[in-house]
Amino acid sequence: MISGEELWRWQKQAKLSAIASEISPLEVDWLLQEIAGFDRLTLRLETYKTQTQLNVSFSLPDLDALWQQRLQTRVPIQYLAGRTPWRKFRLKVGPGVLIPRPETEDLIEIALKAAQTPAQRQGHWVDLGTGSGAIAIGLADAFPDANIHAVDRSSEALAIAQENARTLGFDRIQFYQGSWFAPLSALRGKLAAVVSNPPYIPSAIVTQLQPEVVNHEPHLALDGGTDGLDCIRHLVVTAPDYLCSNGIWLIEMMAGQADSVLELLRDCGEYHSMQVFRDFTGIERFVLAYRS
Ligand SMILES: C[S@@+](CC[C@H](N)C(=O)[O-])C[C@H]1O[C@@H](n2cnc3c(N)ncnc32)[C@H](O)[C@@H]1O
Repeated sequence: MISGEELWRWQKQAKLSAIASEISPLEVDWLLQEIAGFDRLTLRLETYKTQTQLNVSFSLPDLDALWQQRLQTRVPIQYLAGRTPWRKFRLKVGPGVLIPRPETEDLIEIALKAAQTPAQRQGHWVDLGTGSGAIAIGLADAFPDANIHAVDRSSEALAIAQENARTLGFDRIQFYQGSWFAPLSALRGKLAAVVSNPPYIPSAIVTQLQPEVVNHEPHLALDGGTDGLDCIRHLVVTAPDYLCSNGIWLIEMMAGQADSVLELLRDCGEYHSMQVFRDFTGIERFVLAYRS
């Protein structure tokens, strides 16, 4: 049993240790929200402090052991909490699946603007490299009449994506394990849209990323080969076989890759109306094109 006072003391101490380790002290509150089920107001007003006995299912040593993992081995807070917010959803995450990033949320807004006809809004959409299922779930929410398909090579990621879809009530998303379009042969020439946030970081840069990423997130989700463009190159040349005429091709990429991606699309000769979009930090992050 933990008293409010004991937890309050732990919270203060944990915040000091966060600052000393150059971690945001807000992560302590995030952990408490997820693990103890506290809401933000309770944490801000510290109303739990006066309770002699808290109704929580963990012990202080358990909580502290979790926090020590954050400090000592730089496990991302999202993995410790087991969930991350993404658009209006709370998605399950864990080792084996990329933590969906806030900038990726914009893909759904771009998709909404890109889908101009009823056929596009009601057609077959595919999220290639679905990870936690974030994009597929976002698309299913944005296009209630569309058929949504989601592919990933990783069975671990796929299991989490399927759980997220089920928990959030998107049972209509169909999941496939395999490499990019390989499991989608039945949809050849029929896709209204292909959306993907593929691995796009050059191999040499992956090893230099912050420890939270390089030591804990799956390299299958990050490593885009020597120039970072291996997967995007593949998606450019294979998508025309699967997209219907005027089908949408929409991907996320890394800062500095826009010119190369546009060149790949032009060289392919199967696309029109290419457009680059910036993310909320001003970085060129997304490319949209339509199949000719
Ligand atoms: C950058 S992550 C994106 C995950 C998720 N869509 C998101 O935005 O958070 C790339 C995803 O592509 C998957 N992936 C890598 N290679 C793949 C392949 N050949 N075929 C299918 N999926 C692949 C990884 O397992 C990972 O889940």
